[in-house]
Amino acid sequence: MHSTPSASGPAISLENLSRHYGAIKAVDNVSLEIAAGSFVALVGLSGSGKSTLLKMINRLVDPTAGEVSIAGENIEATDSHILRRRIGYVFQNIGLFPHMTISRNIAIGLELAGEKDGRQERVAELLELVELPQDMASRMPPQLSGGQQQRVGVARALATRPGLMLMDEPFGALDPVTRDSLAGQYKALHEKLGLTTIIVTHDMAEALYLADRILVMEDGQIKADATPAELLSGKVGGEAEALVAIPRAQAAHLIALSKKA
Ligand SMILES: Nc1ncnc2c1ncn2[C@@H]1O[C@H](COP(=O)(O)OP(=O)(O)OP(=O)(O)O)[C@@H](O)[C@H]1O
Repeated sequence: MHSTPSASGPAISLENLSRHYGAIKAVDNVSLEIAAGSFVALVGLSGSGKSTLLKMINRLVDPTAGEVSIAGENIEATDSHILRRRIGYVFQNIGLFPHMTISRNIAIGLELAGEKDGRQERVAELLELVELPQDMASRMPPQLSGGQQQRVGVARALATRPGLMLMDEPFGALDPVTRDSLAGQYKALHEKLGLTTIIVTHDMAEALYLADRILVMEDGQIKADATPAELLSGKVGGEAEALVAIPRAQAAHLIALSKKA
C-alpha cells in the first residue's frame, strides 16, 4: 500500500470580511492572517458568527464585503470545484449518504472529480488513516456507530488530499470518551499530514487541548486572539476569560475531589 504523501496546509488571509443579513451582522469586518500549518479554534457563544465565518472560507456562504485568500489566491477567482478539492469539510451531522457503501461515501469526492484510477486503494489507505477496519468498506452508514461514522466523515474529507480542513463541531454529537479520543487522533493526523485546520467548537476545553491559536468571537467580531497558554494565564480578559473560567473551575473541582478520596 502507498503511504499518504504529506499535504502542505496553506496560509489563509481574511480581509475586512463581512456577512450581514439585513440588520444582523453575522460576521462584521474581520481581518485575519492564519499561518500555514496552524490549528485554529473558533469559539464563542451561540450566534456569534463562527459557522458563518468558516463557511465563507469554502464559499458555502458568500461575503457581503471583503475577501478570502488561500495560499495567496483570492477564492473568488478560484473555480469552486478546485476549491472544494483543496478544502476538506467536516460537520456535526456528518451527512453520509445512507444508501451508499462506506467505500463509496469516502470516494465520493474522487468520483465527482472524475478520478477513476486507484479509488479502492485510496479508500483502503484512508480507512487505515482514520483507524477503521478494512471490512467496513462494504457496510452501509446506518450499520456504523456515531463515532465510526464521524471517522468516515474525516476520511471522506481527506480523500482529495486537501491541505486545509474546516471542521464545524465535528465531534459535538459524540459521547465524551469517544469525542476525546477522536479529537486526539485528529490532532495527530493534522500534524502527520501537515494540514492547516480551522475548527469551530463550543467546548473551550477541546479548543485549549487541540489548537495552537484560539479566536474568540462575539457579535460577528474576533474579540480575542491568543494561544491556549495566554488564555489560561488569565491575561486575555473579557468574554474569553468567562469561557476559560468554566474548564478551569471544572479542573479545580476535580482536583479537589480527588484529594478527598
Ligand atoms: N442564512 C441566514 N439568514 C439570516 N440570518 C442568519 C443566517 N445564517 C446565520 N444567521 C445569523 O447570523 C448570526 C451568526 O450565526 P452563526 O451560525 O454564524 O453563529 P454561530 O456562532 O456559528 O452559532 P452556533 O454556535 O449556535 O452554531 C446569528 O444571529 C444567525 O441567526
